[in-house]
Amino acid sequence: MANKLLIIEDDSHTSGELSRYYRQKGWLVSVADGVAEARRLLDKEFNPHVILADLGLPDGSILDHFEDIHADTDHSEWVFAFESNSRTNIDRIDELAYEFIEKPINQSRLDVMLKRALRASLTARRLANYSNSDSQLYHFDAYIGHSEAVSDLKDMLKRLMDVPISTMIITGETGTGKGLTARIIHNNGLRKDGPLVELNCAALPKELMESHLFGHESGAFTGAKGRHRGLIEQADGGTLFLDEIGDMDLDLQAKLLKAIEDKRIRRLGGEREISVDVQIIAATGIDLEQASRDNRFRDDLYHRLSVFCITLPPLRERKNDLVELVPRIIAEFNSKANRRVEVVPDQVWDQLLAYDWPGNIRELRNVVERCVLLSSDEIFPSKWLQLTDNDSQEANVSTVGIPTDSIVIPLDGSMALDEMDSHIIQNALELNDFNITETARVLGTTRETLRYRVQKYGLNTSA
Ligand SMILES: Nc1ncnc2c1ncn2[C@@H]1O[C@H](COP(=O)(O)OP(=O)(O)OP(=O)(O)O)[C@@H](O)[C@H]1O
Repeated sequence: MANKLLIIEDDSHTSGELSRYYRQKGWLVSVADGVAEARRLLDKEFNPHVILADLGLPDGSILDHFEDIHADTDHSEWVFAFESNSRTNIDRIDELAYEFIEKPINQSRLDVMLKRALRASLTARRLANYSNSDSQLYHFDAYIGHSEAVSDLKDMLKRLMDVPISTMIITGETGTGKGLTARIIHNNGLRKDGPLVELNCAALPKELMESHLFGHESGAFTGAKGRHRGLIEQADGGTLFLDEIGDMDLDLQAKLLKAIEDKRIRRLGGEREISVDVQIIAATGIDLEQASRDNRFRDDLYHRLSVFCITLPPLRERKNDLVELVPRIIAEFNSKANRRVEVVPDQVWDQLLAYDWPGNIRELRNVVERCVLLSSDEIFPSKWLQLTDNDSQEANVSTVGIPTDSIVIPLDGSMALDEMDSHIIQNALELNDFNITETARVLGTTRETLRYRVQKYGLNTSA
C-alpha cells in the first residue's frame, strides 16, 4: 500500500512543486487549498499517513479546527509549515505537530521530517491493529470444548466464516461466551482486516447511546463539543458488536433498522448521509422473540437481525467440557499469578461436576482463579471452591450486631470480585424493596448500569 500524503497549501505554485516532487518519490499525494477542502478529503477516507499543512490559509487556521479535523484521521502525523515572519504560537504547534518547518522550505529537511512522520504513523497504526484485532487470541480454539454441543457450534461457525453476513444474533445465558464468539466470528471471517467495534446497549442512557452510535456534528446538542464519528461509522468495513441488544431503546431500534437497511447514516445535527458497510453481530441473554411479542423489542428488527442465529449452550448441558476447561484456566492463572497448581483431586472434580454453574464459564473462571491464587502448593485447594447456592452462603455469614441496612461481605478470599458485586446489588435491591431507582441511588450508579448488572448476574428483581 502506498504511503499517503495530504498537502494543505493555498499557494498553488508551492503545492504543485511539492506534490510533483513527492509523487516522484513514490507517495500518493492529495492537495487541499484550504481548511474546507482538507475536511472534505479527510471525510472521503483518503486516510493520509502524513499531513503537511500550511498555517496561513485563506479560509481559516488549521489550529482553530485542529481537534475536529484530527478526529477524522487514522493516526495521521502532522507537519506544519509557516512563514518565519508570521506571528505563530510555537507552543501550540509544538503540542500538536509531529514536526514543524519554517518557510521557505528546505527540501532535504522536509524529506527527513516526512520520513520520520511516516514511520510514526505506520507504527501507531500497526499497534492499533494489533491490539484491536487480537486475531491470535480469537482463533477458533479460544472457544474451549469438544462436547457434542460445542462441536456442532464450531462446525456452524466455520461454515459461516466464508459467508458475507450482514446481521446475526448470538443468544445464550450470561457467561456462556457471547462476547468471545462475536470476536471469533469477526477475527476469522471475511471482515477480519476491518475494525471490530463493541458497544454494550445496556450501559448508556438513550440520548448518549444515540450519539455514540450515529455520531454528531459540533453543537448538535448541549455539550456536543466538536464533531464525533459514531461507532457505526467507525466500524465501516468491519463489524459492530452490539451486546445486550434487548436493552436498546425502541426509537433507537427503529433508527438502527433503517441504518442497516439503507446502509447509510446521518450524524446527529448533520445534513448529509454517509454510506456505511458494517456487519452487525448482536448478542442477548433474553428471549428476543418473546420480547418482540411483548412489544419490548421491534419485531422487524428482530427478523432482520435473526437471519443467522447462534445459541450458545449453558455449561450445565456440557459438563464433560470441564475436563478441558479447568486445566486450561488453571494454566492461565498459574502463569498470570506465578502459581504451580498441577493436581486436581477427585473430590474437587466431583464438586465441579455436581454444580450447575448458573454463571457459566465466567463463574467457572472466577472460581478457578480464586482457588489458584489461594493455593499454596501443586494441589488444587478444595476449600476455596465454595460451590454453594446463595442462600447457604448467606447463612454462613454472621450478621449479629450489624445495622439492618448494612451488607456483609466476607473478606476471607471466599468471594471473587464479581460475586461481591452481585451480592451487594442483590442485597441493596432487597433492602430497597426492589425499587430500581432507589437502589441505583444508594449504590451511586445509573439505572441503566444497575439493570445491566442485574441481568448479567441473573439477580432477582422482585420479592
Ligand atoms: N467456551 C469458552 N472457552 C473459553 N473461555 C470462555 C468460553 N466461553 C466463555 N469464556 C470466557 O468466559 C468469560 C465470559 O464470556 P463472555 O463475556 O463472552 O460471556 P457473555 O455470554 O458475553 O456474558 P454476558 O452475557 O454476561 O456479557 C470470558 O472471560 C470468556 O473469555
